[in-house]
Amino acid sequence: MRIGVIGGGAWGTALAQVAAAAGDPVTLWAREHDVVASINREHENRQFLPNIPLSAAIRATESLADLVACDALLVVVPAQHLRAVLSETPVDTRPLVLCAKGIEAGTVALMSEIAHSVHPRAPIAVLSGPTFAAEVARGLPTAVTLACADENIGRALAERLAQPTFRPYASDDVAGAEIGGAVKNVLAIACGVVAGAGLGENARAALIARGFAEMVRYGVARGGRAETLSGLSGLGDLVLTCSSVASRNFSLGVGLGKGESAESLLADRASVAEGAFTAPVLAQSAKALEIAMPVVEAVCALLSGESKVDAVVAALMSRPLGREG
Ligand SMILES: NC(=O)c1ccc[n+]([C@@H]2O[C@H](COP(=O)([O-])OP(=O)(O)OC[C@H]3O[C@@H](n4cnc5c(N)ncnc54)[C@H](O)[C@@H]3O)[C@@H](O)[C@H]2O)c1
Ligand SMILES: O=P(O)(O)OC[C@H](O)CO
Repeated sequence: MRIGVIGGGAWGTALAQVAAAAGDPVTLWAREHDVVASINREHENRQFLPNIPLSAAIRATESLADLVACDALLVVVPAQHLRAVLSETPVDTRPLVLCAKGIEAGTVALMSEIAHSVHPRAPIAVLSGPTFAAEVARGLPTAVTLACADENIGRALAERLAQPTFRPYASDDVAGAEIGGAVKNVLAIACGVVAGAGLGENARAALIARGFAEMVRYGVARGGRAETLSGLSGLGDLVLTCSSVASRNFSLGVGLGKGESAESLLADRASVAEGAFTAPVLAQSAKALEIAMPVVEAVCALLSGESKVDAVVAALMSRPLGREG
């Protein structure tokens, strides 16, 4: 199975490295000329994944038409650009493995819903889990959820992508797998705020647990299963990004917690902190579904500048006492 990767950011490049680990040729589409040149000439993605030697089996291209020779496509462009890029990609009946973590603004569509609306004949899979790109590209071990409604296609993809340091677990819960990744980005911002404002380790642990409750409520309401959200693509990724400054979302939260504005923190950023875009969309969707997501709402208030950290913490702590579960 020849793999093509759409998106030459850190994660697309790391996934190309996984797919090329056994020396199999991989085609990687990137929109930046300099990224394509640096991968092809130096075997390095200087802009998005610097100082990590890449397999010579990865060939980068600026032309989406070059992906026609591939049997399956890993789609790794940021969530808000997925629809536009997929609309320009020749796909037909080839499997699309969606790897972005977000919800589309305006439509509140999940990544699988966008892919299905643009390419209705393509089988859809979701790859998600605790995966800092640099660690994966360096060959450090991790495990991911690989969800696909078609068991045979899911198994073939898992067998093609599995490596001694990269272990996919199969699932048929596409919605559950993608919602975990989208929601954890917003919760990682919240945990970064706790760290930046010096609110303590107890607060962070409490936030992870209550944030996870929000993730499960929302995920189940959109057709996912609680067991998927308790797995690698939900709880696994939540624990990772809520506890490390290597997470762009957590780092954004640290800045907010120190009193910096989201506008200044996000200005001129080349890398993407998906949670900043997902938060207002998620809050809007949760409201429409009548699901309480107070932690997500708090992140929205901080991102928009509507509230300060002290006020947000006071509001969260003074909510009416409730039952757990
Ligand atoms: N970096 C990671 O460790 C990691 C791990 C798992 C999942 N992800 C997810 O993968 C997705 C891609 O993130 P990344 O880390 O590879 O990106 P990145 O932050 O490394 O790079 C930004 C990417 O956005 C692309 N981009 C910017 N403007 C664009 C536009 N108008 N149209 C299309 N593309 C545009 C750039 O070309 C580049 O590929 C995100 O949804 C992210 O949450 C990232
Ligand atoms: O750096 P972040 O916060 O975008 O997290 C990257 C990955 O999603 C971790 O699994």
